[in-house]
Amino acid sequence: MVTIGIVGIGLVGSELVSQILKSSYKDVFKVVGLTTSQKMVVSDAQYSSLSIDQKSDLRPAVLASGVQTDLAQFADYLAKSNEHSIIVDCTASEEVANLYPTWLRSGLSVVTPNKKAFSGSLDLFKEIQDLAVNTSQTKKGRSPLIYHETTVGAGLPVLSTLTDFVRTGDEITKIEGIFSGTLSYLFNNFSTLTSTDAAPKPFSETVRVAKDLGYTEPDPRDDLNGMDVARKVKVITVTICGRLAGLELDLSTLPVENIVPEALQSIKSTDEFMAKLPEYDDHFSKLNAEALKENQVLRYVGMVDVHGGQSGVKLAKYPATHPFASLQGSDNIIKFTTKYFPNGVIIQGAGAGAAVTAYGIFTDLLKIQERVEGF
Ligand SMILES: NC(=O)C1=CN([C@@H]2O[C@H](COP(=O)(O)OP(=O)(O)OC[C@H]3O[C@@H](n4cnc5c(N)ncnc54)[C@H](OP(=O)(O)O)[C@@H]3O)[C@@H](O)[C@H]2O)C=CC1
Ligand SMILES: N[C@@H](CC=O)C(=O)O
Ligand code: NA
Repeated sequence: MVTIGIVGIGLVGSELVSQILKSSYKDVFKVVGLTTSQKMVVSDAQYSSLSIDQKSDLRPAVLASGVQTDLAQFADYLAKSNEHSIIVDCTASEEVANLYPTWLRSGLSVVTPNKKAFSGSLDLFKEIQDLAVNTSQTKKGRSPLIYHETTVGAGLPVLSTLTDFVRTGDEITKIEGIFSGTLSYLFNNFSTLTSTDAAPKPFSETVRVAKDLGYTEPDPRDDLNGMDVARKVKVITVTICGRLAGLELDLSTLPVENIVPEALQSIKSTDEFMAKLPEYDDHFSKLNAEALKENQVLRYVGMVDVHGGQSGVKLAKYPATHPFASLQGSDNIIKFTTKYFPNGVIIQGAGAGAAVTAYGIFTDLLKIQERVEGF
């Protein structure tokens, strides 16, 4: 058995609890602690599973019965379990990400969809990686582990594939694709070559739907300004750099195209941004019309150029024959070009949303449980 504490029970964290409780692993993964940013609950001294009513929302229940969130106390409680313990960070917080070294040092494994620890300084990534490999053995006779598959392409097996290329000595030259579920959904619906009688919905309305479907970051500007894709490009890059001696790619100058209209970039509240976005629908329709005139569609893409200097994220135009042009829904598409696969390996599928993200976190939990318990 493995004990689990979840920091952040918004869309993804709540869905994860629901998937665990509905699965055949509900007695293997004991959920013993939950937090919002304000309140937390932990179980008893015997680390029994929390009793969770699956019919009601988790967040209000924790807010009603919890005590003030104290992440040091939360981690301490988990670390004292006799079973191997995993802390799952389901926030988007940098402050929380900075705690991973402390958590790993106390023997806790970490699983997270939060990109912040892997898209900032390479030093933090290397410290985390080093701790996960070298920390002295803990419960069940092994070091703490860290998995973050869902930081790129949600549940799609992007980082596990990348790690396999690197570990086997294959040489990656380029990784390119559509890495944002939100931007994929927006442009797949807004910029299409298939003839429809109806004009596409206004851009702002499509952003609203993507937000309601749970694809966007808490503030959709984190998607539209290119930062979410830039973070994914950085996660991929540090994952390669962290594993290949001597490769240090400079990420400080990564070109990032921000498509948030300038006047809306510094507005403080997300609600105000959403309310003002319709004023810029004509601007996006014009961009779309320009692409259509050339028989092309708009797609927001990211590129990791391992040995050259072409890494970056931008809005680009593609003809109908290009695989990026025929993407559906919120699908991501990621193409790896390597020495062994010169024509590329393509991974494609839903890359955002609570269900697929929680699924990916669940697969990371299973990997840790298998490594810790040996089956
Ligand atoms: N949605 C998606 O499709 C995908 C999301 N992700 C990533 O998953 C993560 C979670 O996303 P999502 O569930 O949509 O986000 P939400 O905003 O729905 O939930 C975030 C949760 O984190 C809590 N939280 C925030 N800061 C802290 C803190 N300092 N201490 C403790 N708790 C905190 C919030 O508390 P409170 O309830 O009090 O606000 C909330 O419960 C993000 O990093 C996102 O990038 C990754 C892949 C896909
Ligand atoms: N906002 C992100 C969520 C996953 O990382 C996206 O749209 O891809
Ligand atoms: Na993934």
